[in-house]
Amino acid sequence: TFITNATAMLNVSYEYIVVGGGTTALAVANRLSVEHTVLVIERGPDAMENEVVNDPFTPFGTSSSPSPCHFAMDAPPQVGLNTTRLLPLTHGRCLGGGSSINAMMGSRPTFAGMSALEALGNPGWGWNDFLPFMQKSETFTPPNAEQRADGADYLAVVHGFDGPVGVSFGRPFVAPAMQNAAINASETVYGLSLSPDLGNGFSGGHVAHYYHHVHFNTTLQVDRRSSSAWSYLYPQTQQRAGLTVLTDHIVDTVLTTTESNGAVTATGVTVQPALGGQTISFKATREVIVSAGALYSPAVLQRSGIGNATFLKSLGIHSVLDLPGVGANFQDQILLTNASFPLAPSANTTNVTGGDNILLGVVVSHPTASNAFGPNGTKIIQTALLNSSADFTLSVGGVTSAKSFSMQASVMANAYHVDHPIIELFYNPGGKGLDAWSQSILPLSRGSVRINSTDPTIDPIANPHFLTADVDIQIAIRMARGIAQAATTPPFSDLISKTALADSGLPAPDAADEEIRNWVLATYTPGIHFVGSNSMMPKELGGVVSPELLVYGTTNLRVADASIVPLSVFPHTTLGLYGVAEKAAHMILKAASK
Ligand SMILES: Cc1cc2nc3c(=O)[nH]c(=O)nc-3n(C[C@H](O)[C@H](O)[C@H](O)COP(=O)(O)OP(=O)(O)OC[C@H]3O[C@@H](n4cnc5c(N)ncnc54)[C@H](O)[C@@H]3O)c2cc1C
Repeated sequence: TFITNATAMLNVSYEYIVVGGGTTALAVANRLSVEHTVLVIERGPDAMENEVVNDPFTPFGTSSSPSPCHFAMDAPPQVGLNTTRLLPLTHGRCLGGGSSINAMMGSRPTFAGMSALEALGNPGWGWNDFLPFMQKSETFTPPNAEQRADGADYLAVVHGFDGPVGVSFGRPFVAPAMQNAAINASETVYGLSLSPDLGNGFSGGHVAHYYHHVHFNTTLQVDRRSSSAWSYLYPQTQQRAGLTVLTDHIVDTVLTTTESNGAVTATGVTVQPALGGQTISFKATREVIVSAGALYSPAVLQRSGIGNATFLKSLGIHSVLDLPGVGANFQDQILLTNASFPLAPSANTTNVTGGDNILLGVVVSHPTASNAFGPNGTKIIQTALLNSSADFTLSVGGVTSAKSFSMQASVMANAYHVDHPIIELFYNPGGKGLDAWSQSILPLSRGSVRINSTDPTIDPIANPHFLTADVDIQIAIRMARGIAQAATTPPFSDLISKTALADSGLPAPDAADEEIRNWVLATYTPGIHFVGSNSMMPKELGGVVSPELLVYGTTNLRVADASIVPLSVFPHTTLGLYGVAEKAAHMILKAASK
C-alpha cells in the first residue's frame, strides 16, 4: 500500500476511486484492491503514529495534545428551552475518519431494525442477509476467565473470528460492583434481564455488557483502538500492491459524462490540496465510490451537479441529475449526558470506578416501548408515530414528500410492534463519579445537508432539526426519567452521594413531564451518529441510492458510508457500517466480474 500526501508520484488513472478515507471507505478500498487498482482520497492527515489517536482512552486527544482527527461544525441553531442552541456536529477527519476518534462502543442493529430497513424498499438488507457481512469484518475476542467471572458472555454463532476489526471487552473489565449495580438498576427501571450478547440481533428489551472496537496489543500489553485504519489499512497482513492512499487532499467534484439515453457515468474526480492549491483530476476506469460520511458525501454530489436541480441552479451549478433526495432525510439521535453523579465516599473503590482507564459504556440497557411506557407502550408510540405531521419536516427539506415521512413512520411503528428497542441507557464509571447516559435510537425528526458555496473547503449547512417531531420529545422525556430512576434505585443509588441527583440538576423521577422536558431541551446534545443524507430507498420516496448503492440514474457511481442508512437502525453506527462496507465491496466485485 502506498500512502502519500503528494500527487507527483501518482498515476492519472485507477480502476476505482474512493472519495474519503474514513470508516467505511478504507474497508471498501481494502477489499477492492485485492484484485484492482484503487485510489483513496482523504481530506485529513495520516495519523498512524499519533498516540492520542491510537490510545483508546483519549478519544479526543488531551488538552496538551489535541487529536489531529477531531473536528466539529456548528449546526444552525437548534430547538432549545425558550431559546435556540448551537450544537457541535463532531466528526473525524484523518485516515479512519470517525473510527479514529470515536468512543468505540460496539453495538449492532437488531433483526427488527434490519427488517424495517428492508421494508422501506431495500431487498437483500434484512438481518439474515446482513449478518454475514458484519461477521466478515470482525475478529471477536471472547471474554477471558476474569471477564466471564464478572458476567461477560457471548454467542459465538453471531460473531466473526478472522476479520480485520478487533472487537472485545475492555481490559481490565472495569468495575464489577458498578456493573452489577447498573444491571440491577436496568432490571428495576425497565424490567430488563441480562442478555448473553448485545449483538445477537434480538428484538426485545435487554441489558448487556458492552464490547468495544479495541484489540489487545500483546507487545505493548495494552488495549489499542481498532480504527478502520488500524484494521483495514496499516497491518502487514492488509498491505495491497493495488492500493494508493492520497491524504491531505479534498475531492471537489465527481466528473461525469451523460450518454444519449440519459444514463450518467462517473469518469473520475477533481481534487485539490486541503490547504489550497491547484486543482487536478484523476480518472476512474470502473467506478467512483463516495464515502465522505453523512455530513460531506451529499456536498460532494451537490458540487458535482447531482441533487435538487432548482437548488443547484441557485448556486450556479449545472444539473447533471435532478435527485431531490441528496442531502434530505438527514438525521441524528440525541444524547442526554448531563447527569453526572459524584460517588458516595464509601464507594470510592476500583470495584466501582474501575481505575483510570475506562472505556465509555460498560453496561447497556435497551428497553422496548412496552418496557419504557408500560403495557400499552407499543400502542402509545405507534399512535404517536402514525399521527405525526410531515408539515414541518417537509417545509425544511427534511423529506422530499409527505409520503416518505409517513412511510418511514410506518416502518418504525412496525419495528416497535416487533419489539425494536426504543432507548439506550448506558453507564460509565469514572474517577470521580458514575454517569448514566441515555441515547435515543430511532428518531423521526429529519433535516438536511446542503452546500451554500461551490468551494469544497467551506462546510455545508448540516441541520438535523433535533427534536422537531413530538414523538422524539416524548421518548426523550422517558430517557431522562430513566436516568433519574436509575440514580434513585439501590444498589446503584448506594454508590453515589445522597444529594447526587439534586446536585445534577436532573429533575426527580416523579417530576412532571413539563419539568423534565425543560431539562431535556436545555441539556441534550447530538448523538453523533449522523445518517440518512443520501438514503438507500426508492427514488419516489426521496432515495438517492438503490439497494446496490448505485446513485439513481448512474451506471457506476456508488455511495458507501453512513449517509446511505435511511433509518437509525444502527444504535451506534460503526459495526453496522463495516457491514455496509463489506456488502458494498461484495456487490462491486460481483458487478466487476460480470
Ligand atoms: C466523537 C464521536 C464518538 C462516536 N462514538 C461512537 C461509538 O462509540 N460507537 C460507534 O459505533 N460509533 C461512534 N461514533 C460514530 C461513528 O464513528 C461514525 O458514524 C462513523 O465513523 C462514520 O463513518 P463514515 O464512513 O460514514 O464516515 P467517516 O468515518 O466520517 O469518514 C468520512 C471521511 O471522509 C473525509 N472527507 C470528507 N469530505 C471529503 C472530501 N470532499 N474529500 C476527501 N475526503 C473527505 C473525512 O475527512 C473523513 O475522514 C462516534 C462518532 C464521533 C464523531
